[in-house]
Amino acid sequence: MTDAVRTQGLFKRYGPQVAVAGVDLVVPAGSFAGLVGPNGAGKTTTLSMITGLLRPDGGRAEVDGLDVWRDQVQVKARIGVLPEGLRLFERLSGRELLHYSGRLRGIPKADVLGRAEDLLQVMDLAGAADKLVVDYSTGMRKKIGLAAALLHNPSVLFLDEPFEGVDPVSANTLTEVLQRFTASGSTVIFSSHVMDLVERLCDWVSVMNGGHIVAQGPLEKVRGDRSLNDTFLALVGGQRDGGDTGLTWLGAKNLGAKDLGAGDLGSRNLPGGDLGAGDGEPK
Ligand SMILES: Nc1ncnc2c1ncn2[C@@H]1O[C@H](COP(=O)(O)OP(=O)(O)OP(=O)(O)O)[C@@H](O)[C@H]1O
Repeated sequence: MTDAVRTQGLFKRYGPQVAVAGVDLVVPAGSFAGLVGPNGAGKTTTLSMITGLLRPDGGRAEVDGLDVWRDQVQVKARIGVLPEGLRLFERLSGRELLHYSGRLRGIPKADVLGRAEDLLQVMDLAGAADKLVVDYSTGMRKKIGLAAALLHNPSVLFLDEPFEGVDPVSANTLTEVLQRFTASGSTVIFSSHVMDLVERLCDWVSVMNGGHIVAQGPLEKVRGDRSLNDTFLALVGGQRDGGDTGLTWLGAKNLGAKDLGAGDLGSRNLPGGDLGAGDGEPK
């Protein structure tokens, strides 16, 4: 089976800063794939290049075997994208936004109307369908953005931190929609910092650090007999011994009077404000 996504030596620099340093990303078709990595690892830059939003300086990217930059129209017809910092048409209502997105995609009007109502129902947005998008909450914006990205029934869905700022109920709704989507053979690739979520949802994971892929494959293989979080910390060098952080001053105001010296205490703004008898001892 063709891979849903395959990149070779994908490269991008911003001035002296190499953001993506030759990435070979692979996502098999039908996967629920997670792209994880610390802040600044290059996840957004990589996804932007694969979805045709940002031109690479080097390398190539394919979606369903089609070259993203050579076969732009075919690729765009096959993908749905929920980018980071999504900009929406704020002065349309949620329903109008879906109608507009569907018509832009060239879907016949009758189909657009039906699909839009289905998506509004599933996303629990039917009650807010006539509200302007500018008045939507963060979670509602994510949901209407996802609905717009799904309307044309894409083959591959790219989501940049789709669960950020989303409450647990809405996150559950998004999860159910995405699981239904992949169960029908379509592919989801999403970036996230929430390891528990990636571990729970994904069957494929790619780990980025410093503009490189440092691990990639089926979830069980990548994490081995550890949790994904432990594997991630080991891979990106995040394991600390819990020792000297150089922040000895942090929290010092919570020390008792004996530790601080009586003269220190009066001028400090202690949590709770009142130590009681004035002897500095907790009651
Ligand atoms: N438009 C830009 N101009 C200059 N540098 C940029 C730009 N966009 C990204 N970078 C740099 O490229 C590197 C990768 O950024 P990117 O946003 O792809 O990382 P990320 O993995 O998505 O991070 P995060 O998890 O924080 O969203 C970072 O060092 C970032 O500062």
